Amino acid sequence: MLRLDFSHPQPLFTSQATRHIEAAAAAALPPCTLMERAGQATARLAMAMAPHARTIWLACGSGNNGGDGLQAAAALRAAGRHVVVSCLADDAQQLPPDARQAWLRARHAGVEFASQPPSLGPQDLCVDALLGLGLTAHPRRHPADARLLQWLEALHSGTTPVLSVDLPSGLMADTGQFAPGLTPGGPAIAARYTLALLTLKPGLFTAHGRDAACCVWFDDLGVGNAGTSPAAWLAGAPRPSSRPHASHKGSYGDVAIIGGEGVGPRGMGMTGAALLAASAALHAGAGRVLVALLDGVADATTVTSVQPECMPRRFEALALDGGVTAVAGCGGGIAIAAVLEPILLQAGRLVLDADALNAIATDGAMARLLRARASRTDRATVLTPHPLEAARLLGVETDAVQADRLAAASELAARFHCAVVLKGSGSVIAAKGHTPRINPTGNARLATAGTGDVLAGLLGARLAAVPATLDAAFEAACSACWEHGAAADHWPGSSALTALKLARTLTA
Ligand SMILES: NC(=O)C1=CN([C@@H]2O[C@H](COP(=O)(O)OP(=O)(O)OC[C@H]3O[C@@H](n4cnc5c(N)ncnc54)[C@H](O)[C@@H]3O)[C@@H](O)[C@H]2O)[C@@H](O)CC1
Ligand SMILES: Nc1ncnc2c1ncn2[C@@H]1O[C@H](COP(=O)(O)OP(=O)(O)O)[C@@H](O)[C@H]1O
Ligand SMILES: [K+]
Repeated sequence: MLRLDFSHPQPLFTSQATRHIEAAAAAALPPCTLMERAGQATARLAMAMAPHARTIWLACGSGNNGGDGLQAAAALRAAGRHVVVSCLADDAQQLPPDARQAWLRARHAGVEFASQPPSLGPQDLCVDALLGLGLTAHPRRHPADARLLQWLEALHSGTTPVLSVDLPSGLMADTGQFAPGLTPGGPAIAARYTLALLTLKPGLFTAHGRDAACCVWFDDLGVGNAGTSPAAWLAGAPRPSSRPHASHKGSYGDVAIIGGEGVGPRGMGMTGAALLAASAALHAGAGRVLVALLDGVADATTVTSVQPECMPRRFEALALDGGVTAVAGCGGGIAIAAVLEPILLQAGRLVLDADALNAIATDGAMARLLRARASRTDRATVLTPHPLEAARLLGVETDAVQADRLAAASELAARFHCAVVLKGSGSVIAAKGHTPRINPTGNARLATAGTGDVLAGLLGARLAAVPATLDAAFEAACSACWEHGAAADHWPGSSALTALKLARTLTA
């Protein structure tokens, strides 16, 4: 059993793949072995989480997730703990075979069964074994058992810590969305832990998964997953970069930031977005940072007063075909559309963010130019949409993107022949020929204006230092997401996280 610390990559398996792994393992083992191991692991972690618990309440469903809970109850009772089980199955006959054995075992161990949660305090522990991998969005038995909803609410809103078995009940393993009708009413109050069993599932790490699962532990139940392809990887820390002594600024590439519409055209200035990206690219180690503000009136001091190391340029003065890495769109407003064509045609390495993405979503000719870049061997492109921008590019609603973030990122990557970063909680990085990755770093302190521009600039710096290939662009995007999130994770609690400060903490 291990607690995930996000330093190493971890394979993530869908519910279907997990079922295959489970079936293959179960066929080679005596009956009930996996469930007994799951129960033992749950009991061990429960005792470590709440060593002083007077009572451990186990809410058990009527499937095998409930069976794991019942096995854990028997093991906890055998270890001398006071345990109370509430089970949605009224008798053993309502349970699948392994869970039926677990029920009998819990009964024989003298576990107390109660139809309502016992009285609990903050030092006690709840074990959530109501729903696991078998959760379906549209179950045959509908509406759900009223006790299920009641117990979910008790688990969610109480002050007692909760250990979820395999998955937080109600969360769908493949997507990190809650099943209809099972979305919690608000943020949980008490500490939460999740013990993933057999495999780690993508839904634990993206969309609502991070909030629902909180601190994730993993036990593979002694079963390997060799031979089964993961649906995604949880990204690991990038290798620390090293700069050869005999290097110079030309070794790290030029990054050109193109964006920052002025107040003039529409009364909505977004110069700051481009400056944030520029500052990020500079701090992240780009050799030189050029800034082309799409603001008819801005003069050089607009750039240099924020960051004197950056070089202001008129757009026409950028040698886009001269090996520069372009980061286009940050605060580009409608002005970016007018310069997008030469950017798409000429830039070797290219990051498209924000308004550049919106322009492509509404202009078929630009979308075609974007796709055509893939036919060149000296082109690498990364799109960095947030969910709304992704929805515009795909021509769907934002909810549809969020409903399956892995699928949405992969679809964008396939449609536009690019590497894609679908931002948000658990950013997904996708590119054709690569298993998608979910970025584990970052937190909600990043939910503030301008942090996406910082990511775009940082990514520009990473892209500028690698060959112009899709594979290198995918790895650069994974590294940039990891570093961006890690900077937020190491942020001092006493200091506000703002985008410019974030940019200035980045390092080469
Ligand atoms: N069979 C075994 O030996 C093992 C089982 N394991 C456990 O078994 C779990 C999977 O068990 P199951 O396949 O039985 O499934 P679950 O126990 O996760 O869920 C099935 C139950 O949930 C109900 N349900 C499904 N969707 C619902 C919804 N939307 N609203 C209300 N009720 C809903 C079903 O009616 C059924 O009673 C894993 O998550 C894991 O905890 C693992 O420990 C590995 C070993
Ligand atoms: N809750 C969160 N957890 C992790 N990362 C987050 C969270 N909220 C925002 N972020 C990250 O912050 C950045 C915000 O980008 P974006 O939405 O484009 O903002 P802006 O356009 O204002 O810069 C993205 O990298 C996103 O992944
Ligand atoms: K559960």
